[in-house]
Amino acid sequence: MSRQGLGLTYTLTSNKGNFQHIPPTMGSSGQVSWKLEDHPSLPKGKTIALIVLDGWGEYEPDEYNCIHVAQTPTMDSLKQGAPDKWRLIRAHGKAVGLPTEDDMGNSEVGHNALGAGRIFAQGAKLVDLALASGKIYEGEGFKYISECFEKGTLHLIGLLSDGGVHSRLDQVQLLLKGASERGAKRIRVHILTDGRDVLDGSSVGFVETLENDLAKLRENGVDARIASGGGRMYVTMDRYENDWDVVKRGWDAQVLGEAPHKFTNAVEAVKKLRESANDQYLAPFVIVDENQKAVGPILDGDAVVTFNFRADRMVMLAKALEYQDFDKFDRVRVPKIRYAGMLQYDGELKLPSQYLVSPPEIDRTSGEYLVHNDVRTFACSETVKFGHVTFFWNGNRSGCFNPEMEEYVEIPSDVGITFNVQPKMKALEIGEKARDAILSRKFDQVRVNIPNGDMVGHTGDIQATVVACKAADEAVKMITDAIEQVGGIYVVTADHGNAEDMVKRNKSGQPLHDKNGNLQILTSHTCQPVPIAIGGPGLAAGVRFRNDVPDGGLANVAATVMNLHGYVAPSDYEPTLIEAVNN
Ligand SMILES: O=C(O)[C@H](O)COP(=O)(O)O
Ligand SMILES: [Mn+2]
Ligand SMILES: [Mn+2]
Repeated sequence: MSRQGLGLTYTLTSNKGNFQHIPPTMGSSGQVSWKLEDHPSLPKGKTIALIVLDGWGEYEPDEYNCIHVAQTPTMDSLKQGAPDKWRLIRAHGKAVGLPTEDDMGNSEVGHNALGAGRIFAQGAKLVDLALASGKIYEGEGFKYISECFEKGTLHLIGLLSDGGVHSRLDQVQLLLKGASERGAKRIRVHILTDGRDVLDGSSVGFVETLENDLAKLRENGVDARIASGGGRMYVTMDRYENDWDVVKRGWDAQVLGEAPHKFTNAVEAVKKLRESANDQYLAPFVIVDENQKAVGPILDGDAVVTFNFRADRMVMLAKALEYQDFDKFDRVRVPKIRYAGMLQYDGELKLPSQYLVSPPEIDRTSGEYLVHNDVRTFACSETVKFGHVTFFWNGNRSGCFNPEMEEYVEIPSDVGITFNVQPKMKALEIGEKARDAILSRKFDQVRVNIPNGDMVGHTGDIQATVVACKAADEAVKMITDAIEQVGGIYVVTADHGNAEDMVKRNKSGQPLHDKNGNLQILTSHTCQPVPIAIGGPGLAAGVRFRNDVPDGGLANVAATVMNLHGYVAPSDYEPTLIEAVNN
């Protein structure tokens, strides 16, 4: 459901502007009319570089602000050079469709908003509503899995934290309660520890909380236990097919009941395995009974729910669970199960086919409009962020809209490393590919995601994150230089904060220490706003940021970019951030 209003009703307060309200895009037949209206003054045919710096927010300068500490001359000059062509926009909370203003932004909701130009209630919110109303138990998906409750086991697999990026513990708690009240007699939970969207070390507490809940269920006659676990980055939650071994490790523990580490208690398991890895990278383990037998492998006749609402890091497991033809790794045993996702993760692949809550219907994205309006697009990132500028950008839809108008290029990411050891990642290669695409003049829009600030920021390694930010800045320079050469326009922005603040703080902004006096490193995203800068020789004289959209957020970027391509955005898009004044 999109937030209507701003896009439909806004009127321009500056009488110098050139923007006008246009009617909704539905024709009388109810069909979408894809043709965009020409912009009254801005020209078509300019090459636009659209650069998303992943995890690049704006925060006060101090030693934990890696963007501030790093040498970032290109981004600095964008900020200092042209005050009416640089501003901040909102990238967290309700501005990107999350339940509350305390919810930090993330790549899925950020790129959805950037690409779709409107704010959709996101998975986190939709699951909250479905649980609160009880509708989650009335849908097809729950009915489908509940057929197994009489004879089989209900398995819940997902990320165990209150990070709110991929999943939320309180939703899992409600689901456990709801399913057991509706007949689930035997429940096994397969946990993935976090430490990335929440503080490292917090997993112990989340597992204790879950164990308490499961103990209460047992008191009520439900045989409920944790069955397996592992760290999210090492077990199960890979994305964009970067490393299938990650998913295989999870499969072995969750489905086959096999793992290198066996414990009788999950809290002990996490505490012990933390001696050699952090929460994100815990080795896989299974919980065994007194005879060393796994307590919860997935068997014929069982039901499985993956309880993450976010798509990217569940798609690979969903394929392994659902596809009959599957050759990414040897599954050894493929149980006959009833599987449902918390949401449907891929709208194009219809994966998984059963789900508990309908995903947001992110339709009429800017990418789809642009292919209908002669705008040729090139999109590129390295594997770990490739789906961000394609799949998320296009409303969680895999594939192109029109391969003749679009080219998507993926640069293979390094596999099996934490990115603090390679903080430059593939920034240079992304910059080169974008540069070549711009200079080829074959594309009107060259869109990239530069991952460094985010991927290295998540490791919590401050020095490496400084190197990462410098590399990202160099990639921006490479791209804006190419834009200079072809007389084009650049739009540089970010999807949410991360590298600009690497420490947990109290309410007055002071860094916090744990009980041993160690600084509490923030591996997660932040709630800070992100910059957006426009410029380049192709930017028409008199184009500048309006000052009447003070609350502008990521969803306002799509209309802005459509204007720069020479079009007026559909009337229900969030308003453009720019105006063109006659000098
Ligand atoms: O999946 C991840 O890596 C983190 O949970 C969130 O990071 P992203 O939203 O930037 O991908
Ligand atoms: Mn991101
Ligand atoms: Mn991130």
